[in-house]
Order: sequence, then structure tokens, then C-alpha cells
Amino acid sequence: MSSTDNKSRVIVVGTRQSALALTQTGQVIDELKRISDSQGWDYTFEIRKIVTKGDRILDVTLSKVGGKGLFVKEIEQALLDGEIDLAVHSMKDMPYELPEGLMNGATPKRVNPLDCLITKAGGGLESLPEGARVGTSSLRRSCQLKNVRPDLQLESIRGNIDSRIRKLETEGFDAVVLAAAGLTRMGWEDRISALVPDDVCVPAVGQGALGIECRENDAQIRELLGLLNDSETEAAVRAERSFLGTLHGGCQVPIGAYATVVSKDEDGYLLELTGMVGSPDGVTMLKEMKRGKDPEALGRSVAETLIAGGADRILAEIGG
Ligand SMILES: NCc1[nH]cc(CCC(=O)O)c1CC(=O)O
Repeated sequence: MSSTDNKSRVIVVGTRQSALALTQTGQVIDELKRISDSQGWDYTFEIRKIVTKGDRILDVTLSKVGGKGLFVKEIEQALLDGEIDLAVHSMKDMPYELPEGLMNGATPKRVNPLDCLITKAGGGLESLPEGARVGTSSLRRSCQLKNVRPDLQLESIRGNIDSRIRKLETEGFDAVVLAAAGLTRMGWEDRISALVPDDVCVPAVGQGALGIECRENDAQIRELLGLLNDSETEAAVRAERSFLGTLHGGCQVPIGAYATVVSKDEDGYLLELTGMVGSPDGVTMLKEMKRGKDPEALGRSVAETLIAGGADRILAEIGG
């Protein structure tokens, strides 16, 4: 029997050890176990925690130390070395280009893609007083919030989700902005004061989605992951990532993109993609929305329109 015929194996799953990473990895393993059992396969799962460079230097501003790739490098090496068989990533932390020999084996169904506010008083953006102090770790969020509320004082915060929520109290912020998805996955939706609509804050590329990285030559894992894939989410995220790739956007540039499936027919999905590039001060904000069927072509097209409208100058100024 070839190895792909014998569906019995311990599958080692690599993960960072933040509460969110462990939680979403556990949720994916539960799903994979359910799929495996329903197929009559005999797979068992084991978790391997990996400390990444990004985790070791959580106190340093991310843009100063090389960006989000820092959270995945060690995990990708463990995949290439065969120490782990798959790795669950937040899609928005997944680098645009994967190393030779690795691939995204599944994009499971997306949860809420929007940003949200956790405010001290409990209301939404409009309830924040003039000059309110708002904590966020992302230029994309601060740029878009300043654009609609120039009076707000946006300040940088880092750390895991729970420590950012705590900083609302300990550091006297009026609000912090987080991805709704992280809170949802942790079971903390009740902490959300208000969602920030996507016409105010275009979400990060891939926000709310997961990517499951595996080796290209591991047919068993690819077969299993294929059954977890959500083709609508995959198409939307491909359009968003194509937009990002065309802009060569580093993660420390105010770039956002959000795609949804508008309709579906025999030859695939009709997607609607909104792309955004802004200046960090929130003064300049370029946005474009288009529809198309080919995710990669749509992403490129929205990016090219923004570049023609001046996005390349914004990106060059930031050095992203
Ligand atoms: N940058 C950190 C990060 N990476 C993934 C999530 C959770 C949301 C998601 O899965 O998209 C978060 C937290 C946040 O942005 O608030």
C-alpha cells in the first residue's frame, strides 16, 4: 500500500503559543478530526508549540524589526524540516510569497472580517468624545479613523488581544481597535462595543480568514485540507492578496482590501473588491471598488487603478 492509501497517521500541527493561535489551531484540529472521522480515516493530531522571533520581541514596534514575517519564519522552517505537517495562520499574518515547497492547503470559511471598537463607555465611534485617545497597533486602522475623525488621538499599542483590552483600563484609553475575528474566535464577542463598518475602515487583507500551510508534496495532508477549504473565502482572499502583491505593500503601510462574493454561476464567482491605500496621517485616502470573476486579475486591476491615482507616491514616501 502506498503512503497515500494508508490513512493512518499522527499529524503534527505547529502553532505559535499565543492564546489566539492556540485557540484557532484547536478549532481547526477539531474540524479536521471531524472530517477525518467522517471519511473513515484514522488520523490523530498532535500540537507542537513554536516560539517565533516575533513573539520574543513583542515589546518592540513591529515595523522597526521587520514586520509580520517574523511570526511565521520558524514555523515554515519546521514544515520544511518535516518537524510539523501543517500550520494554522491568521491569513492576514501570512506573507504574500510562501517558500518553495510550501503552499496554502486550505482557506476555511471566514468569520467576521471587520475591525471593532472596544470603548470604555460602551458606545461606537460617534460616541467617542472630541480628542478621545484610541489605541491601535495598525497604521491601516489609525489612518482610516483619522480620516473620518481627525480629532482623535491615535496611539500605538502592541501585545496579545487580552493585553490590549487590559490597556483600555491600565493606560487610560477611551477605546482600542481590534479585529472582530480574534475576539470571536476567543469567545469574547461580548466585549465588542461596536463594529467599524468597512466603508469607514477597509479591513486588512485576509482579516477574519485563516490559512493552513502545508508541504506541496504531502498528498495526504493536501487531500484532508481540501475538504476544509471554503471556495468563496478562498476566491475573496485570493483577490485581496493579489491586490497586496501588486502594490508590493509591506505590512506597515496603510493598505486595506476587502472582497465579497456577489453572485455565483457555472463558471465561478463574481467578486466585488474594495482596495484602499492611505497616508499614515489619514489626510490622503485612495479607494477603488471593482467587480470581476478572476480573483488575481481583479486584485491587480484595483491595485493598478490606485497606483495610477497616486498610491505609488504614498507607498514610496513611507518606504513600504
Ligand atoms: N495582527 C495581529 C492579529 N492577527 C490576526 C488577528 C485576529 C484577526 C484575524 O484573524 O484576522 C490579530 C489581532 C488583531 O488584529 O486584532
